[in-house]
Amino acid sequence: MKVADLPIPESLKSAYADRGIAELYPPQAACVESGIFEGKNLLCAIPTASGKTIIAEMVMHRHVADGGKCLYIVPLKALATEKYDDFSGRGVRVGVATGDLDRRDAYLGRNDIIVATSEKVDSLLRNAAPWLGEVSLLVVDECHLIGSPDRGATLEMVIAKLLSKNPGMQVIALSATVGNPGALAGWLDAELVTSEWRPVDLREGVFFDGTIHFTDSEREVRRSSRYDDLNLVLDTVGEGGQCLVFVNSRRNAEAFAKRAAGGLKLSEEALDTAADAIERAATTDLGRTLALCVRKGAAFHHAGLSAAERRIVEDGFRKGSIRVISSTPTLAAGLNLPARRVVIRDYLRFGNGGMAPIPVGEYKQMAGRAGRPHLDPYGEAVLIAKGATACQDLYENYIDAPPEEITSQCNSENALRSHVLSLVATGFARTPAGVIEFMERTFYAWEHRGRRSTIHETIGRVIDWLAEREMITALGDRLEATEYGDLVSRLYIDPRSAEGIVDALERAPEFSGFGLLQAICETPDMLTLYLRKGDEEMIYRFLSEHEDELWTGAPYGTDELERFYSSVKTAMLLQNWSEEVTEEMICERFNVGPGDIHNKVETAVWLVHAASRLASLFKGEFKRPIEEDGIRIRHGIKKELLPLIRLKGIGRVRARRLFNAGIATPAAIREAGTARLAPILGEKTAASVLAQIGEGADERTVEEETSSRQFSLSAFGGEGDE
Ligand SMILES: Nc1ncnc2c1ncn2[C@@H]1O[C@H](COP(=O)(O)OP(=O)(O)OP(=O)(O)O)[C@@H](O)[C@H]1O
Repeated sequence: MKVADLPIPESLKSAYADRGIAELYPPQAACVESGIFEGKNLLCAIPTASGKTIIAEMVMHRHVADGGKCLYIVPLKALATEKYDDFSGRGVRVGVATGDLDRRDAYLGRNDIIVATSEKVDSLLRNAAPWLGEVSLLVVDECHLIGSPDRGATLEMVIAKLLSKNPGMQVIALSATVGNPGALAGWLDAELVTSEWRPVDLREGVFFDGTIHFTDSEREVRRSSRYDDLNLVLDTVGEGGQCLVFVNSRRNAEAFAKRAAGGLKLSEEALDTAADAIERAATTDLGRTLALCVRKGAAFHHAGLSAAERRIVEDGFRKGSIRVISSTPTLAAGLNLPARRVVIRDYLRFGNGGMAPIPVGEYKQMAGRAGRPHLDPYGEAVLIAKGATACQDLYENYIDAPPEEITSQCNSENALRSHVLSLVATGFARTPAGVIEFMERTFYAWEHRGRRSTIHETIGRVIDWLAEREMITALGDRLEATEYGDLVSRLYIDPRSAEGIVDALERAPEFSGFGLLQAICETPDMLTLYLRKGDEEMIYRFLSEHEDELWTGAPYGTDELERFYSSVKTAMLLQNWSEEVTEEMICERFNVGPGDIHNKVETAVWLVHAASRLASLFKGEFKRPIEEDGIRIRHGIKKELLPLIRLKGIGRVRARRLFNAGIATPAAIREAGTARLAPILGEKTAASVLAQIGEGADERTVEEETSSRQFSLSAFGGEGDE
């Protein structure tokens, strides 16, 4: 089937022609034949890199040409940005929504295609973004995530809400790994296209005793070191390919990259450039180790890396200079970095009950990364077996096994608490029967059709819980959100988080920054740091000096106590950050990477913002200090830098330099002038800062701006310098 014959705009056809896309791949042709251009829903369950995104893009352009609007849901922020880049520059307006979770973002509605995470779409629904009612096409990428225990319910509810809001909307769901595509297609009333076809041949095999055993062939691997995993990498690199190695922990990722660097020992200009860039920006040992590895051609990749480090590693790999990346599996879903050989070294991972095998779906996601379209002659996915029996088991359990069936995660009290509140607050349901009726439209109900389910009881318990906490009122048959409940729904926090924060605020005798931090760190919305050996002493010592600043006391019971200490430890990290402790010191003290600090700070900023809104309902006098602390946490600054940080181009480092030079306010900056500022800030930043505060402007204007508009806390928006 030719692209030229498809009912899509000419501009898109020529964009594809420029990229050499003239003929549809067979599964893409099957999707067209299933009726996607006639408005039929589709579940496209075909392998990685077989052209799913392009199928969705073509239908999106058809909708836009007909005056429609498209929403493209992805699981991760990083993927949203990637898809935004993919779809941009082809004659349609593209927007990406990944920002704050309690905003309506009305401007987004001006776009034809909006890319967003499921959480962001849920929050937009709660905040009644009007353009959601205009969505004519919904694309759900990686739709198997409906089965994810922590985020699946949100994705499912978002689909159900959008379908109920826009009954005529077309839905296209995409996935490479659904075990029960028929069920999902049934729920979505969708045509189903499945296929094993891939643009690059994928060979899956198990390495054992010096040989990779594929289904119908074998390949000997030269033994150049005593480590099997390294031999597998050197073998591919020796033939001009690249490798991805999946391991089960950060420490293993780092250790393997070091081993690979020692084995590769490359020396190339492109590698030196990448290593120099990492080294220059590195503030921690992690960054310095990464630079050492990259210089020799290897890298590691995990959530502890800073965004800049990650970018350099990904670019270096895409351009072919970095030959091997060792990565933790959680990153497999987010990385679009195909490689000739993918080594799944660790198929056991530490979970709740000890070491457990990874799911088949996860293996398939990782294996699917093998083979770069147009670049590699084939792709290889290799598991490493410890013995002959393990070799057989790995074949049966992974290579020949279908991915797991996905099941709905909606019948969980924790998930329903938040979703029932939002159904009531946004008017999707006004009675208990209305909630049940809405839930009848979910995948859960479809899976349980004709069978007894317990969801009615769960809904009943959740309604009682919300009513007891005064988030909803249940008068007679009528459910209504209270002002408090409505706020919690819009803030997009777990109702249990709201309860914890409000309790803490009400108990607090006076405001304390650490009390606030510990209260937000105790909520289920904060992923707290693990406790490690030796942490107790640090935490005890801290608590002995700061216990009276806490808004809650230490609980009884071992589990509760452990959670409490984790929350204190996490709050300590955040406090260190807002006391301007260096990144290097924080990383060392808390055994984390710069990426972890960033993630904790991001969540804390969101929760502190929620706390300030809750304070305006329940503890007005705390609102202002909470807002101020929110700014301090966002930027990692002491209070004295607040007047400086709100200038564009000034982050924690430059603000501190200015302050230490005796320049502590915008007025002092103006007075200092270019001559004093340039050596501290550099000429460009000095000029920009002076322009912002109106050098040469008359006194009144500057004073006006200082006291109100530009420098008010609510208008805060300074940009960092790191
Ligand atoms: N019909 C085609 N002819 C040639 N190249 C194509 C065709 N369709 C897609 N491609 C190219 O193949 C690559 C993979 O396509 P695409 O990103 O659409 O796959 P995908 O299935 O969405 O991948 P993933 O599973 O990683 O999300 C892209 O580089 C794309 O430009």
